[in-house]
Amino acid sequence: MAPLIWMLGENGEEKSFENPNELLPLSRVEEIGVLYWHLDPKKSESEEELTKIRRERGYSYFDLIEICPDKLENYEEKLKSFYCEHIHADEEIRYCLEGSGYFDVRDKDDKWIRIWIKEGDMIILPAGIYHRFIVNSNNYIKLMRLFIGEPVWTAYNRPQEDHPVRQEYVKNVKGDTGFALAAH
Ligand SMILES: CSCCC(=O)C(=O)O
Ligand SMILES: [Fe+2]
Repeated sequence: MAPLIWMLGENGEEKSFENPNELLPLSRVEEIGVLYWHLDPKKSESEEELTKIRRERGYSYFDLIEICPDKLENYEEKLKSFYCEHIHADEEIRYCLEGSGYFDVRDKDDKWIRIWIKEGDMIILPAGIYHRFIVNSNNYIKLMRLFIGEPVWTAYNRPQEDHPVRQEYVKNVKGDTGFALAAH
C-alpha cells in the first residue's frame, strides 16, 4: 500500500489532489532518495519488521512525538518551524503510529511533491533533501522519530546550497545510480 503522492501548485501552496489521475507513483519520490515502508502498528509482525529495519539501518534511538495543540509544547512555533523549508545533516526517519500529516519534498526540478503519511507509514527522507511538514485537517499525528545514535534535530533553513550535505545530496540525485541503488 503506497501513500498518496501529488504535486503542489507553483508556489507550493496547499492543494489537495482533485482526481486520482493526479496521483504519482512511489517511484517519483524514491528517485529523489525517499524510502518508504508500510507497517501496521497494531500487528506484532510489524514490530518484528520495525526491529529488522532498525537493526539493518542502525536506528538505535527512538522517541515519540504527538503533534497537536495540547500535547506539544510551543505548538504554534513548532508547526511554523516544521513548515519552513529546511534540510538536515542526517536522515529524517518518521513512523506514523496514529493520525496523519503531509511531508512535502522538492523534486529534481525544485517542484513540491506532497506525501500524505498515515497510520503505519514509515518514511525516510535523505540527508540534504529540502522538505517541510504540516498536519492535515485532522490536526493530529503521533510519530516515532528514529535516529542513528544521539539524535540531532538541527534544521538548516533554505538556502543551503553551500552546505556540504546539500551538495552531496544534489550530486546523488543528479547521478545515474545514486538513489536508484538505495531504493528497495
Ligand atoms: C516532527 S516530524 C516532521 C518535521 C520535520 O521536518 C522535522 O522534525 O525536522
Ligand atoms: Fe525536517
